[in-house]
Amino acid sequence: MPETAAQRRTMGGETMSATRRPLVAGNWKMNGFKGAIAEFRAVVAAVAGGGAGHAEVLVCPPATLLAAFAAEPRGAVGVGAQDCHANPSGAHTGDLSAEMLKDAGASAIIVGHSERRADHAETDAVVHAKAVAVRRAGLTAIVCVGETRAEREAGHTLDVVGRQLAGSVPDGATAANTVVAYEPVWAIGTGLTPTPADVAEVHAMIRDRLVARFGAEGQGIRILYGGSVKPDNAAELMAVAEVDGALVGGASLKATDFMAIAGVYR
Ligand SMILES: O=C[C@H](O)COP(=O)(O)O
Repeated sequence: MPETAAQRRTMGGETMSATRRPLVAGNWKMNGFKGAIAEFRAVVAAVAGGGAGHAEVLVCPPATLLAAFAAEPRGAVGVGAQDCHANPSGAHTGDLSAEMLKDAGASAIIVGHSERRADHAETDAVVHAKAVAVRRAGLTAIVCVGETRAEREAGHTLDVVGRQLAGSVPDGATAANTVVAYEPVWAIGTGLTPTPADVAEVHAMIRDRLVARFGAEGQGIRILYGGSVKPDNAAELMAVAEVDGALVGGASLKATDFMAIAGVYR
């Protein structure tokens, strides 16, 4: 029987997490005009100055800003997209393919964010198809999963997240082509966060499922926490076992706040 994440931790799991480079990703959602490039430049400057320590930093602006951000001198700071269509091209008015986003400069694409699942009725099958498209384009898919408040209160968190994980992450996932983001829906934009113990329980389950399905690659896939990550709670949340970084919404819009979060890894 494969060992559990909890067992691995007691067997020296620190060395395993040390092999995964933390990722701090900012999801700007539907926010930002051209002038917001000043915030992006401030992030780039802070990262160049060592402000993110050993963490990788990614900014996912709205698609309207993606190419401009990508064209900036930006050192090691990555630029990502927030969604894509599953097809490479075609008659899909208003949509953008993973290939087009790559052409604009994206290195990663968020898929299955709960706001997409809710606003656009995206199912696990749709998210799965988008993750396949991201891989087809040679980019990294940041696959989001997370339970609603009602699902948590009913005690269904692990079932719901496990089902989303199984349905949304395609076969062949590797540490290079996949990142998982656990984002409890009730924690997004609310200022509420799960307890570290609750985060640990979900991340351990995700790790176990990834290892069971993908073996050594499953050990390398990063699992981010997202949902009201702020400068004042980042250290506690990022210290939880199997938390390999953060997917930051509101606090990513201000470079000082975003870098205060990334600064946990200095
Ligand atoms: O993608 C980011 C998450 O939805 C978190 O958003 P938030 O940090 O504003 O709660």
